[in-house]
Amino acid sequence: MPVVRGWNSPRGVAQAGALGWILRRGLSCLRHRVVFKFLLKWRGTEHGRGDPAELPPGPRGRAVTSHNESSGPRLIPFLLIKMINKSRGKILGVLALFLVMVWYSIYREDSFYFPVQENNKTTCPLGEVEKKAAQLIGNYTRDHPLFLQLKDYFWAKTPSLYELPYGTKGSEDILLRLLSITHYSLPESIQSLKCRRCAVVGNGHRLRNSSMGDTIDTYDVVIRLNNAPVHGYEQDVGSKTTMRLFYPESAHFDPRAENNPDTLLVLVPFKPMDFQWMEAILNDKKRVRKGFWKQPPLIWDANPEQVRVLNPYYMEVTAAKLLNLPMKQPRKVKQKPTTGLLAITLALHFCDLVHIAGFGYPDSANKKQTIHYYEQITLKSMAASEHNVSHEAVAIKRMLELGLVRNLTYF
Ligand SMILES: CC(=O)N[C@H]1[C@H]([C@H](O)[C@H](O)CO)O[C@](OP(=O)(O)OC[C@H]2O[C@@H](n3ccc(N)nc3=O)[C@H](O)[C@@H]2O)(C(=O)O)C[C@@H]1O
Ligand SMILES: CO[C@@H]1[C@H](O)[C@@H](O)[C@H](O[C@H]2[C@H](O)[C@@H](NC(C)=O)[C@H](OCc3ccccc3)O[C@@H]2CO)O[C@@H]1CO
Repeated sequence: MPVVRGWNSPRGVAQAGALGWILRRGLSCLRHRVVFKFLLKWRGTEHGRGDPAELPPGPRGRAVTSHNESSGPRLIPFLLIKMINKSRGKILGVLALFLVMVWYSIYREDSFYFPVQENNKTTCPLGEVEKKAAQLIGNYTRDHPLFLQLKDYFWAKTPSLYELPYGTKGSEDILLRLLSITHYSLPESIQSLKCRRCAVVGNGHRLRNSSMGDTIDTYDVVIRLNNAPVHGYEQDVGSKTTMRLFYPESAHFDPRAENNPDTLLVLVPFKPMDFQWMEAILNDKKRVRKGFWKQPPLIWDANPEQVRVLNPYYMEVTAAKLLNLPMKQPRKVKQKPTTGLLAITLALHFCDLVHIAGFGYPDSANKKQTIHYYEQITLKSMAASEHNVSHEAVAIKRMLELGLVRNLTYF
């Protein structure tokens, strides 16, 4: 089905809303003018001369500027008119700025200022994601499997070019053990979809009190991240989870309570120890505690059939193509993509429509703003995280500008 454009489109509706707002403000200004005219008349008939500029001088020839018995009633309309006259320039300025924003939004066809309110069930822009992603991602292809498969490690094959997190070089043995108990397929219910409409839900504070839950649940594929809870937050974030991306240190969620029975639990590997942890959990072997930057869960009640291992190819694309990071970085200045940007990249490789929600960090000067919708921590907690969130914001804005992804919350 074609994508709806113009004033019937979600953006059009939002823009019409914005223009409606401007008109309402304009009318309200006009109403005020009528009221002032009335006040002027009232002054002229009952309380003296018509023009407030001709207010009688106060005692000793000064214009009356304070309330007193005789000047008070006349002074109120006078001051009001003066105030409006004074700030008329400012009001016009704000209106002009707003009109420019609306025009820019129409011109760029983006959703910076107005989040989409699309009935995503009625539109499927088939082929658009591929076309636009190819403009942003060099050598863009949908040929790479989403998840690692045993067959790629069972027989000696050309080894991966990179070590984790961008490849599997050096991790072949542990992968043989892990992949023999996990699966690699996408569920048939997603595989068979004529149109894959995906929502990537970031963990950002913007989701709090957003009432986006029902909207998020309308997507065919909902991707969530780390230990972000659903239980108790359904109204704002929905309850459907098709995939949850996580690593051992972020696996502090109850796999059964926070997910659906068929949710894919997608391990994002950063280091060989991440494979060790997953294999030990699934085979119920002795857990290894060392080698993690935070203690991962020791008990993790998940069904191995739900577990997948993300192909590090998507981490490579995110780092190299979207953030221009070198694949081999000096030990001291390590930088890596956030799981959210990785999830968007992944979606761009298998979805026909990608909408995002809950993305966007506060300004670095904003020390008090909490960053998550579910807990009270600030940007300070990310000091050692090896992410460059402003760099990522530029990448996401480029996607929004291109219309490659749409935003359900403000960015
Ligand atoms: C202390 C720390 O290491 N924090 C990292 C946490 C932490 O490890 C987990 O929450 C587990 O507890 O994980 C990260 O991310 P985190 O789990 O906070 O959030 C998931 C993704 O949502 C997007 N996000 C989040 C908050 C916000 N205000 N704006 C956003 O855009 C980001 O894209 C983010 O990736 C991570 O994995 O990327 C990145 C964070 O740096
Ligand atoms: C997507 O990255 C995940 C998360 O967002 C990051 O914050 C986290 O960064 C940790 C980083 O991976 C650790 N580096 C190594 C090599 O393990 C770093 O280690 C410092 C450290 C070491 C020992 C004890 C405490 C801290 O710690 C970073 C977090 O502060 O990586 C996540 C993916 O694993």
